[in-house]
Amino acid sequence: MKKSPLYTAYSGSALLETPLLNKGSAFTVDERIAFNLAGLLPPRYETIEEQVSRAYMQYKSFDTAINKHIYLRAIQDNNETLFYRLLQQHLDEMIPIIYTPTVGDACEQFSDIYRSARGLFISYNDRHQLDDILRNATKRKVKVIVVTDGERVLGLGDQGIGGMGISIGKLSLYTACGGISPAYALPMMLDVGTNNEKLLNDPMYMGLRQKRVGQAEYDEFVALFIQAVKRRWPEAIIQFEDFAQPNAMPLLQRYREQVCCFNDDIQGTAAVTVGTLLAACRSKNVQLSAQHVVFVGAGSAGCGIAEQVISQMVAEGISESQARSQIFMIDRFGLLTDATPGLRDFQQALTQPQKTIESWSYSGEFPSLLDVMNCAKPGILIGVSGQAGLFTEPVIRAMKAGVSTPIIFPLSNPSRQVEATPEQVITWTEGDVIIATGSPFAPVSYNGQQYVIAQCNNSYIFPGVGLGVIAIKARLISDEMLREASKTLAAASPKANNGSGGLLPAFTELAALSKKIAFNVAKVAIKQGLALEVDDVILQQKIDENFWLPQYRQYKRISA
Ligand SMILES: NC(=O)C1=CN([C@@H]2O[C@H](COP(=O)(O)OP(=O)(O)OC[C@H]3O[C@@H](n4cnc5c(N)ncnc54)[C@H](O)[C@@H]3O)[C@@H](O)[C@H]2O)C=CC1
Ligand SMILES: CC(=O)C(=O)O
Ligand SMILES: [Mg+2]
Repeated sequence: MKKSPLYTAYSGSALLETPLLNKGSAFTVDERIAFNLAGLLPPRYETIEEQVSRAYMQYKSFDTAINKHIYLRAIQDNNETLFYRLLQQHLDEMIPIIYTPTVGDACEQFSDIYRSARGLFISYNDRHQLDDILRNATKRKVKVIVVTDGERVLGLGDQGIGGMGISIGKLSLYTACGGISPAYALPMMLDVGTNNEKLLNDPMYMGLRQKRVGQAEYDEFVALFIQAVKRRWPEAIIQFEDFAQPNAMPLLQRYREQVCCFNDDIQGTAAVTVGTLLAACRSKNVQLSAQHVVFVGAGSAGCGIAEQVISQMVAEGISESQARSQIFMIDRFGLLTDATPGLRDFQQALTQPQKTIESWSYSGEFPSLLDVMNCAKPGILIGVSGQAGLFTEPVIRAMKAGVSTPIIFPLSNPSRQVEATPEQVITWTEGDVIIATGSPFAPVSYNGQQYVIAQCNNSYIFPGVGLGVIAIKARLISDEMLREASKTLAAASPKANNGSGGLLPAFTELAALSKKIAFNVAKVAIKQGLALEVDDVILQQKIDENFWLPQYRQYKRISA
C-alpha cells in the first residue's frame, strides 16, 4: 500500500540527522532541491534495496557479534527505516545480534560502546524535573515505553545504566515483529544507581556513580515517573523490563490497574512458556494438567509461569489445589515448602506442604533438584534461574528415567547462562526429548536426526500484544488478554499441528503471528470492556493500519 506524503519542516543537515526521517542517498532529486540537501549527499540517487545491499556488505565485514551490534545500532541511530528494512531482510541472522544473546554483551559494555543518544535516561537526581525531561523526548506521539532500572538484566545481574540496551533491543523487536512504528517507541532507563562494584569503579561508566537508592526513595521515584508518563502520554503502554525480584511483582501489582502496563518477565514470559508447553503437550498427545512441573528459579519469571500453568490446568478441568500440588518450585536452597523461611508472598502460594515430602528420600534440609527429579517424576522441567549448568547430566538422566519424552526448557538468557545446552539435553536423553531455550541455539544433529531448537522467549508475545492494545486503545492489559496470546501462539505450532517442524513458528513468521495475536487479544479486551467495541472487519483494518512497514515516504515541505 502506497503511503500518503509526509509533511515536515526539517531540512538540510537537520533532516539528515533525524533518524526517523533520514533517507540518506534515497532522497530524490526533487526532495534534494526542496529540502536544501544539494551537495550534502553523493550525487547518485539510490533505492532502499541498494542501500540495504551496501549495509549488509558492511555488516558482513565485522567479525564479532558485538561489533555487528554496534554497526547495526549506528544505522538505527542514523536512519531507522533502513535499519528496519535491513533487519526485515535478514531477520534470522540479525535478531541474535540486536537481541539475546548479543544484547547481553551490549548491556555489560554499554558505557564502553556508547555512541549516540537514544531514548530517555531519567536519573534519581532529576526526579523533580520529570515533566521537562519527558518533553525533551525526540518523539512526540509515544505509544510504547519499555522501561528498566537495570537491576536484573537477562541473567547478568545489575548492569546499572547498561539496562538501556535491553529497552532498546525490546523496542526494536516491537517494530520488526509487531509493526509498531519507531516514531511511537521510546526506550527509558531509570537510573537509581548501581550495586555493581565493577561498574562503580569503571572510569567509563556513564550512570550515577552511587549505590542504588533505598526502597522508600525508589518507590517515590517510580511513582513520580508513572505520574509524569500519565500526564505526557496517557495512552502509552508501559512495559516493565528486567526489574529485580524485590521490585518486579510489587510494581506490577501497584500499577496494573492504574495504567496500561505489564511486566514482560512475569507476564510475557508466562504467556510464551504456557503457549509453548501447550504445543509440546499437544505434540506428545498429553494434557498439561496431567503433568508434574518442576521450576528451577522461583523468581519473577518462574512464579509468573507457574501461576499461569496452574490457570491452564484448572481450565483443563482439575481443581486449583490439585494443580498446585503438581508444581515444584526450586530455588537456591532446594524445593520450596511451607517450612522454607523468608519467602516472598508470590512464592508462598507455590510451596509444597512438608507432609507431601515426608515419604521422599533426601539428605539436605530441603530436597535438591535431583531429589525432586527422583521423587516427583516430573514430565516438565523449566529453568529460569539465570545460572548456567544447573541441569546436570544426573538431573536430566533421572528425569528421563521417570518419564518418556520429557519436556525440558532451559530458558535463562543470554546463551551463556543457559541451565543446559540443547546438545547436552539431547545427548543425555538419547534424543527422546522436547526442548526449547530462551536464547537462540543452532539445530543439533543426533543419531542422524536434526533437532530444531525452539526459542521460547517473550518476544513471541509482546509485539502482538502491543499491536493489539495500540490498535484499539485498550485501557489496561488483563491476564485474560495474555492468556489469549498464549493460546494463539500454541495454535500456530508447526509441530503440534503437523507432527513435524519446529515447536514454535520461525522468527521470520513473527510479523504474521503478531497480527493474529493482536486481533485475538484485542477481541478479549473489547469483551472485557477495556476498549470500545468495533466489529471484526474494522478491528482487522485498525491492526493493518497500525502495522508500520520500513519503506520511505515521499516528503513535502511545510514552512517552519
Ligand atoms: N526466555 C524468556 O523469555 C525469559 C527468560 N528469563 C530468564 O530467566 C532468568 C530469571 O529471571 P527472573 O525470574 O526475572 O529473575 P529472578 O532474579 O526474579 O529469579 C531468579 C531466581 O533464581 C534463583 N536461583 C539463583 N541461583 C539458583 C540456584 N543455584 N538454584 C535454584 N535457583 C536459583 C534466585 O534465587 C531467584 O529466585 C534470567 O536468566 C532471565 O534471562 C526471564 C524472562 C523471560
Ligand atoms: C527475555 C527476557 O525478557 C529476559 O531474559 O529477561
Ligand atoms: Mg526481560
